[in-house]
Order: sequence, then structure tokens, then C-alpha cells
Amino acid sequence: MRYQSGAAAVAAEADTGPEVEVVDVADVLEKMPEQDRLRLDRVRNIGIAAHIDSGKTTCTERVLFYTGRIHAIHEVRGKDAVGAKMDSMELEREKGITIQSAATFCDWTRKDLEGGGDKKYHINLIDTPGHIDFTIEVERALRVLDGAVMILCAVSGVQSQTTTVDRQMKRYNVPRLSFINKMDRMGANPWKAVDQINQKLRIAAAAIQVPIGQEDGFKGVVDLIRMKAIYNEGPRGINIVESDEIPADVRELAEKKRKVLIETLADVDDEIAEIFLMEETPTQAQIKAAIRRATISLKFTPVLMGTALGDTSIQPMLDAVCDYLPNPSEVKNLALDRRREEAPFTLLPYDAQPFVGLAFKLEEGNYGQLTYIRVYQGSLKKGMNVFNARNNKKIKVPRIVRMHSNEMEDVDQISAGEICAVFGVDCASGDTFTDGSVAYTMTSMFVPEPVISLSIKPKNTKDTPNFSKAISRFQREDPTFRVHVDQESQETIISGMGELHLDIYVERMRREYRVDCITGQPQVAYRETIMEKTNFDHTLKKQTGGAGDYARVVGYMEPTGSLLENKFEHQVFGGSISEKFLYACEKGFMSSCEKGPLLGHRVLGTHMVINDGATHMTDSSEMSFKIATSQAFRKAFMAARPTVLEPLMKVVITAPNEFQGNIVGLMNKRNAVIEETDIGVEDFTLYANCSLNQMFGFSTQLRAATQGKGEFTMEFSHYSPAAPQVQKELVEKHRKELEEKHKK
Ligand SMILES: Nc1nc2c(ncn2[C@@H]2O[C@H](COP(=O)(O)OP(=O)(O)OP(=O)(O)O)[C@@H](O)[C@H]2O)c(=O)[nH]1
Repeated sequence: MRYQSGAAAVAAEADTGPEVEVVDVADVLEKMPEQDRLRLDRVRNIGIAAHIDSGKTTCTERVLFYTGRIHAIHEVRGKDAVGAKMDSMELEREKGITIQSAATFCDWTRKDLEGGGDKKYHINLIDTPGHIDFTIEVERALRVLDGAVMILCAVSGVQSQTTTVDRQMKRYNVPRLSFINKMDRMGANPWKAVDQINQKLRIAAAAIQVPIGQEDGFKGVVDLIRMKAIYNEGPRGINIVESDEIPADVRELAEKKRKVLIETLADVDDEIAEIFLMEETPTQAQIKAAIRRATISLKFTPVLMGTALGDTSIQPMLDAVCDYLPNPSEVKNLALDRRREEAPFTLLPYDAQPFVGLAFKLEEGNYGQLTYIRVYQGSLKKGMNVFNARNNKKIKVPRIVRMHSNEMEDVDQISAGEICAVFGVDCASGDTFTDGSVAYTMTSMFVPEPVISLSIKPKNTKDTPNFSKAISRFQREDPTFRVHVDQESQETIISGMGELHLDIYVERMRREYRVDCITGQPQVAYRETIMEKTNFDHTLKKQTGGAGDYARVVGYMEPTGSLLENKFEHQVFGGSISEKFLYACEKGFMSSCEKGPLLGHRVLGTHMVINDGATHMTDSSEMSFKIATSQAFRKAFMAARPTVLEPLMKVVITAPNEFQGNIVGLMNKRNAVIEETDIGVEDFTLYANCSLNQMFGFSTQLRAATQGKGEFTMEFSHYSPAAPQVQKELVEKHRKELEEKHKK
């Protein structure tokens, strides 16, 4: 029996095949076996995402400690030189940043305060990197998670990267809690952060706690739902102590903020709105239920606060994960059924269903390739055969493990709704696996285009085998890291999301593979296109003794109207060019698009039509048609208002207010378009669009202009035509480089 959901069920009914039984999802969930329902109710797949340096790794370390997964806490950049558990790559520990996301799991016992007994929750946790250059890691984590904790710094509030993470959470409909960390810092102000979540991220937010004490006097929080003071006691704050006695100086604030919480909920939840209208006060259970409903339906985020480094108020955040973030059955996950014209299907997270899982991350470990899989429905068992939906390859799963950063625990089976890692499963990241009885594929992940590239080669030729091994591993792990060999120079070119992104790979090559590399100057990934329609009529005719080369191609070239792809078409009737030769023409067109006539960069948005031509009885060949098409392409391209496209970046800069003038000056010099400036009490944030070419060396200048206090992120936005002067300079530079090469 197969199950189908809402719209798909209706669509499928029209052409229901004999073997398909259409069942409504709500009905199926209703009939879900009790054991699955109970199990899923206690599972949370969550991610932790935030601006760089907000304390994600430090928080995760506390979570692992309090849940008993680790027995000692090591700080990021701590004096003991061990480094945090989750930052397992040597490089991560050294730089104190998270590059790869690590998956781990832990069990948290939620003390039941309403008298129904304690409940044990199973939490799968992904620590995600904060730097924009590692966006793909965040994207991949969010794709497979059901909920997230968004961490903010109590001093800085919403920062540039918080906005990026916010966009990603919205793209994948991930419900979230907000946790304001670093409450111990001087200048900590959780209310500014709450306002910013409301205003800048435009998601209704209200605190469910207020702080007891300020800055280095921060001692704990008041739970606004139950109106209880919560403190941490014992070594590393391991014991939570609750008290009905709310300190006198906090009581008024707590009552005021409780009202704000109820008012905010009334705006997003009908039940609370009704109670509010009746001028009644909702019960604790009603408030909790409303927070859960509104959070899961993405209308609201409850805000908690604490300090990870100070070991205060992390446990209530874990309780909130259990209370307010969804379990796997509360999130709709779709697959496409390839046997039914890719009709969407809702996957049902229980074990009796056919197995469907998504490989969302690959890692080369000491024991071979490790593949992280989220099981969406059915269960994955050791020794079971699975099928890769991309190529139908059958693979036996020899070993399943649960990951704990870089350590692992063997298990025999993983149930629906959970995350695990498997060994010996050869695949690319983003592949869907099934048990072979269904032909589902999960919708693919959003992979941004690389915008920067550089040439790379090993210093010593003896290192070439290791170099190739490293390159192929990085490529399989990271879809935003691309590699190709330049046909002309025979150089290996790597491309990625930013300078740091590529630097990290060069560094990993050195550390993990012992290969020192020589790299060229970073290059912007320009694109080339045309703006007008042009006709062509081109003949290749060469007679050099013996058989000659002859091919004539006639047609036109025009912009496709979008920059997504190039298109080739032929409208040749009457056999002036045979099918075989037309195929060679298409090949000529495609290879011309790889290296544009202006700068040698990829061509986008060009449509070529061949509608006539001529063939010679003996002198025509596939090669002559391929060459003739390439020559025609070049001529037509240059006559069709050829244009260089450059990557335009969304740049977000934050710095103390006194430096605003300096920053605006810096951006104006770069011909950036300033879109918006938010001025806060201490800091301002400037949003601008600027071409990537203009942004080289910006971090050094920003540091100089702000006494090291400014920070920025940038993200690819779109390709846009370069200014005529810039185009002229680039073309000239390219011409000179070619001349130099030919001289050599
Ligand atoms: N004062 C204070 N510092 C903290 C707190 N939590 C973390 N830190 C410090 O902030 C710095 C960054 O913490 P991390 O945990 O590495 O932050 P992250 O968000 O994981 O950083 P990336 O992985 O680089 O994105 C470290 O020096 C921590 O010791 C806190 O509650 N209070």
C-alpha cells in the first residue's frame, strides 16, 4: 500500500494506476502505530545557527556536558589546548572557528513539572559554521533539521550573519528558538536583541525569561510562564535550582514582560487572542501550548537567555527544545515519485513504511567515507540493501553509526525521523536512498554558484597523487567547491564561495595530505553574454593539399532572456547539413560557451539557431562543422553587443556609530550602492550591493578604518553587466595576458 497526501492525492486520483491506493496523510498519521508516535514524540532533530563567534560551539559543549555525552568541558581557544569537542578538525581548533558541521546526539531528561513524570528526549544536534563562506554547510544542515536554536550575542544582537541564517531558516521553513548568549558581557542588553528580532527579522518574538542580575552579576533567569527563579549550582552549573522567590528588583520587570509575552502571542495565536479579548489570563498550559503552536507554524520565536561560558541557563534552553520545537512527525517532508511523473509525496516517519533517506553530508574519515543520512521514513538496518535514486545502484549497508563529533557508536538500526552515519556507501551529497520498493527522490538542496577561483598546483610533482586525492575528496564533500582544468594553460582551477573558503582548502591540503601548494591570484568568476540578435553566415574552407576542410553554417544568435543556460537549436530542413554534422555543430556551440570571446569566462544566456548551411561531398567532416560553428559563434558574439557580467555581492557591514562616515566613504570609493543603514544605540549596520571585483582586500581596509571594530559579510546576489569602462579594462587586460602567453 502506498500513501499520498493532499494535493498529490487529488492529482493522482485522476490517473490512479491499479496498484496505487490513495490515502490521506492526516488519516495515516492518525493511524500511526502507538510505538512510533511515542518514539517520535521524544525525538528532536535540531541545529544551532548564528552569527560567527556568538558562542554556538561553547553552547553545544555545555549541551553535551549536561546531557552526559561528555564528562569535561574544553573551551574554544581554551588554555588547556584541547579545543571544544565539536571542533574536531585541527584547523578549526587553531582558528577557533567551526568549518564543518558535526552531527551528534544526546539524551535529555525533561523534568516534568506538571506532575506527569520525567520524559527522556533523544536530540540529534548539528553544529553549523558561522562564516558566510561555509554557507553550504548551514544550508545542508537546515535541510535535514526539524527545528533550530538561533543564538545571538547579548551585546551585538542581530548581526549580519544572523540575517543570513534567518533567510535560510525561512527558505527551509525551520521553526526556531532564540537564545541570547553572553549575558555576562559588559553592555549586555537582551531587550535590544528581542526588538531587533521583531523588527529586522520580522518574526514575532517575545522573551519567556528575564535576567536576574546584570553583566558580570548575571545569576540566572525568571521563567515567565511559571513565574519561578532559576539558578545554576554545583560544578559547571550542573544542578538547576528553582525558587518561587523572585528577587524583588526583578519582579516588576518579570510581570511586565509576561504581559508582553501574552500580548505577542495574542497577535499570532487565535486561542490566546480569544482569551485576551475576554480579558482573562491564560493558564500556564495554555501559554505553553500557544508558544508551541506558534513556533511550529513559523509565526513566533520564544526568546531565552543565558551565558554558555558562564554555565548559566543552558538547561532551560534544552527544556525549551523539547517543549517548543517540533518532533519529526510534525514537519512535512516531501519526496517526488519518479514513477508518477514526479508527483509530490509526503513521507511518513514511521518504521513500517518503505525506507527513504537523504545523504546530506559526506566526510572522509580514518575508516573510509562516512555518509550522514537523515531517515525520513521506514528504518535503515545494518546489512540491508539500499538503492541510490540517482543511478539506481544497489548498495549493502555494512555499518551504521551514531556520530559524536569525530567519535562514533555502532548501532544495528536507525528508525524513521532520525539521523545517522553509514560506512561504505559510495554516493554524492544530496543523493536519495530507498529500499528499492519505491522510486522517490527528495527535492534537491539549494547550491549557490561559486564566485571566485584560483589556479593551484603542488609545489613538488611527487605530491601529485595526494593532491588529486585531496581535490576529489573536497569536491565530493562540498558542492560549492568546484574544480576544472583550464584547457589552454592546463592549470587546475579551484572555485568557491570566497577567499576564506578556498584558503581553508589549500590549508587542509597541507595539513591533512602533506601537500604544499602554489596558488595564483584569486580571480572573479565573470560571465559573458550578448545583448542583441545577430545573423551569421560563415564558411570554413581550407585547402592544404589532400582532403580539405569545408563547412558552411547559417543562422542567428540571440539572448535567451535569462542567464540560466545556453540553448542550441537547428531548423535545417532538406539535408543541407546532416544530423551527424548538426550534432558536431552543437558540440562546437557548447564548447564555445565554456570560454567566452571577451575574457575566456563562461558564456550565459545565449541562444544559437542554425537554419541552413552547406556540406561538401568529400571535404566536410564532424571536425570541420565543429570548428565552423565555433568561428561563427565568435563572430556573431562580437557583433551582438557582447557584455561582461560580474558577480554582484550583498555586503553587510556592522561597526560602532562613530565610524559611519569612514565606511560610507569606503563603499562610495568602490561604487557600491548603499541600500539601507540601520543605526542602533552603539552600532550601525549598512547594507549595500557591490561588485566582487571591488571587494578584494576589503577586510584589511575595514579593519584600518574602524580600529579593528568593524566586521562584514558578503554573499553572492546575482550577475549584472559590468560598467563599460570596467569591461574595457578587463578585455584589455585579458588581451595582454594572452599576448604574454603566446610570446612564451
Ligand atoms: N563572555 C562570554 N563569552 C562567551 C560566551 N560564550 C562563548 N563565548 C566566547 O566567544 C567566543 C566564540 O565562541 P564560539 O563558541 O567559538 O562561537 P561560535 O559561534 O561557535 O563561533 P564560530 O564557530 O567561529 O562561528 C569564544 O572565545 C568563547 O569563549 C559567553 O556566554 N560569554
